[in-house]
Amino acid sequence: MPLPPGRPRDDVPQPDESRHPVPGATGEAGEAAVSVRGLDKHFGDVRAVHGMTWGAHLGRITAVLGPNGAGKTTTVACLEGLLRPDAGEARVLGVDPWGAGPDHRAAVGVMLQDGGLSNTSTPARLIPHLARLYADPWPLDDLTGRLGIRDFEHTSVRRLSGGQRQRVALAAALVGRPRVAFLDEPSAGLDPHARLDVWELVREVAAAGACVVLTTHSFEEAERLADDLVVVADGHAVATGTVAEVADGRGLEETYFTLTRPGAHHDGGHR
Ligand SMILES: Nc1ncnc2c1ncn2[C@@H]1O[C@H](COP(=O)(O)OP(=O)(O)OP(=O)(O)O)[C@@H](O)[C@H]1O
Repeated sequence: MPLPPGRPRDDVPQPDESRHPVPGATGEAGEAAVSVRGLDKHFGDVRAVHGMTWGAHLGRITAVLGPNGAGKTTTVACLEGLLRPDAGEARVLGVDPWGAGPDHRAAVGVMLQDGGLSNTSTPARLIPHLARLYADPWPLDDLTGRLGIRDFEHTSVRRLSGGQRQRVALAAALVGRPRVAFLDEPSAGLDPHARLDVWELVREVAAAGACVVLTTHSFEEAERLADDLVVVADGHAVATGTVAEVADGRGLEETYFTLTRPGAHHDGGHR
């Protein structure tokens, strides 16, 4: 069953949707549904993010790739409003996510790496509870059926396998049919069937007009799922564009290793 068409929300600023399809995440911050520009974030002496600039668009899937510790999660946390940048700008649907109000948050779906789910709850209690927070949630039977959650819906989150927990976390992120979805490694640890189910769902969410931003370490996921890529190293974007633009005729894997190898010279910006 296809994703029920998203209802335009008049409670949050609507960016220009006439940009679909767009040539890629070009970092044209003013035109993107999600953007960071010159973002800096330190944790004590650790410079996690430095001069991060890229954009992502409605109706498209943008994959953020980069080595461990490159600054992906920190950047996305700034976009989710969970961290306050030290400098630079983060914008989601035209709004600064830090301190944004409930209307904005209702339009943004978040899937965190550790799930962020209540351990004592069960999927059968948790997902309907979350659905009640939204005016126009995804029909629950469809969502839980598509993600195979019904098979374990009465098991407490604590006892779920890693892959089962991932699926519940994804359902929690998507149940409000967000305009923007941030998915942190959505298919990590999933078996091949579950991964295909997740990819199909994520494609439908974008096809219905949402902006999907996901982090991944999988070249296969980036190439098969994403429209646009952001390659991050040492706290900033070292390449942005469509998958074909970033791969640049050499294959994504080779380009990635060239761009992100330790000690590679990064000039702090875009292709
Ligand atoms: N709360 C924190 N306190 C201290 N350092 C942090 C904190 N969060 C992140 N860092 C550091 O910031 C840097 C960037 O981390 P981040 O989690 O953004 O990387 P990442 O690209 O998401 O990595 P991974 O692929 O491993 O998830 C790392 O050096 C990390 O140790």
